[in-house]
Amino acid sequence: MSQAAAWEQQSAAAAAAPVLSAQRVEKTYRNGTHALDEVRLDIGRGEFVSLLGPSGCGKSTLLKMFAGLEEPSHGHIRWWGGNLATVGTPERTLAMVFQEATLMPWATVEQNVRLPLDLRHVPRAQADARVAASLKRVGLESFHAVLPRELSGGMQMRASIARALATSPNLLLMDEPFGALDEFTRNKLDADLRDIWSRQDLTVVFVTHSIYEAVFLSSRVIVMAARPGRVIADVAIDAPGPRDEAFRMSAPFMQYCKTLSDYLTLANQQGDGHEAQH
Ligand SMILES: Nc1ncnc2c1ncn2[C@@H]1O[C@H](COP(=O)(O)OP(=O)(O)OP(=O)(O)O)[C@@H](O)[C@H]1O
Repeated sequence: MSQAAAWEQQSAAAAAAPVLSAQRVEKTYRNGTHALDEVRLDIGRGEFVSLLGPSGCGKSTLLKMFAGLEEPSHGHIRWWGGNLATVGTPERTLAMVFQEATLMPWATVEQNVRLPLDLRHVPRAQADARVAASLKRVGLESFHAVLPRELSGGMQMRASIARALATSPNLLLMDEPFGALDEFTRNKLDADLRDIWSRQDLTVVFVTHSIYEAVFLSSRVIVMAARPGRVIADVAIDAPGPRDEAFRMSAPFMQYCKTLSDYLTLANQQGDGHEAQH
């Protein structure tokens, strides 16, 4: 086989591979906490997957592994079919958004959003265009020159999302980004995030405690139980219409919430059971 044919075969295989794959992943922290047990999960291109579960079930641990910030004790994580070293090319870029906006307090919104591009030495004109487009996408274009402390919590989180989007990620990992916001702001940001996701080639993994948020946003919800953390349900949210206020009031929405609520009850019972054995 020629070199070109081999490359073609390799890239076709990568395109077919899941964006993320957790293969029998276990995590035991140094203090002995068994945070995850045999997690198997494939996430395909373009999915919006939420990780839902009680406190301590390992959602953040799994997300950190997906970001390459933690290593499994056993098992493997695969990104587009490869290891972490293969991440970072233009087609395989990941970005993470944390619960705190983590903005530099002394820098303007624009400077904050520009930071990851400066770190990657993106040429000035290209960076200007990307920063402007990202700020526009989150509705902060007229706030580019202000400092983070002049923004509300919701707007700070928008800036944090703009900073992630500026890197043109193919995979966006979000750890309960709207958990600290009031319900109205959270609903608005959820709707905007869903809109951003639907307009581009983006795979999202989103950690949340909220059943309502998970159903509103996701194409698929993974329910986890604690002690040790594991997947107990994988629920497709098959609601093809627009995700808007009417959807929040609809019968299918309520039905999905009920289904997830039942699984969460099970997750809590199983977690308590495990804890009782210790
Ligand atoms: N660095 C660490 N060292 C030791 N134990 C840890 C560490 N990070 C997390 N843990 C423990 O691992 C378990 C899973 O934690 P993790 O934060 O992943 O859960 P979570 O589902 O995201 O929780 P929450 O919803 O409360 O954020 C918990 O028991 C937690 O105390």
